[in-house]
Amino acid sequence: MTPILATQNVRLSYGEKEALHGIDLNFDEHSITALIGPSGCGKSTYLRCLNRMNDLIADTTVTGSFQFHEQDIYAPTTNLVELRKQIGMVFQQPNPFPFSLYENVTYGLKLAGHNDKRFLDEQVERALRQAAIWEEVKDDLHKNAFLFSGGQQQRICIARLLAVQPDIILLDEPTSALDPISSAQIEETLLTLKNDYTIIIVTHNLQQASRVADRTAFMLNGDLVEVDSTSQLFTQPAHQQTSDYLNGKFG
Ligand SMILES: Nc1ncnc2c1ncn2[C@@H]1O[C@H](COP(=O)(O)OP(=O)(O)OP(=O)(O)O)[C@@H](O)[C@H]1O
Repeated sequence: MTPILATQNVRLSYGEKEALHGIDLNFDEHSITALIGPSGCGKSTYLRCLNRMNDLIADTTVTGSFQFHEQDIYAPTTNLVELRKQIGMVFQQPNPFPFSLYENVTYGLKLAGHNDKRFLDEQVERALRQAAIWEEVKDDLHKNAFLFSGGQQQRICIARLLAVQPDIILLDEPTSALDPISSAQIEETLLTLKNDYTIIIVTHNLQQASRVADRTAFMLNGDLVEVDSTSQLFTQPAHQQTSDYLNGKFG
């Protein structure tokens, strides 16, 4: 299978300091890949490279190859708004806009010029259903998004991404600020979403990686140590460092 996203020899420096030392990772369509590793190993940095969020951080240098379908993500002609629509990101802290739920979910569609109320209503329902939150919020579409629980806000943020039909969803520790029930709901949502989307998730929670991910990549000190099917990596890792990390010897 041709990967939807292929990265080779990814290096990133913050000023003089190289934080990623040449990462090769490919992602198959409609799969979930977890990035794991101790704090500071470069998981979030790598994730942010994939939709050029690191462009927003001053004095960063990125090199390597990033092929998304046939597109070079770092080509000078890349339209960043379009790229981040196709490769959307969900952050650790839910970050809804300070408007109603409906305005949040329709935000990207309106920016793209869609104003037909019936179309917008349909897309809101589709996105909220896909984010597994429709039944909970369908009577509160015009309530301010801040007034929902943290777990609901996170699923509203996922719905906001889904409204513009991305290909890839990047999630940076999406449940670490949430209670166990909300976290479980997000995990269930991700498992449903992988039928239609490609998902890459950074997580500190090894059980979460083992529950949701088809493949898991273990990173250490800016290097990719290994990537394999989640079951293989968790039961028979190829490297001692991976085994030590999984067994809690460091991290
Ligand atoms: N904006 C920044 N400026 C300078 N250095 C940074 C910046 N962001 C991250 N770093 C450094 O890059 C390295 C990788 O950080 P990164 O946040 O990607 O790791 P991580 O594995 O995601 O960590 P965590 O699990 O704690 O979120 C670390 O040494 C970190 O201090």
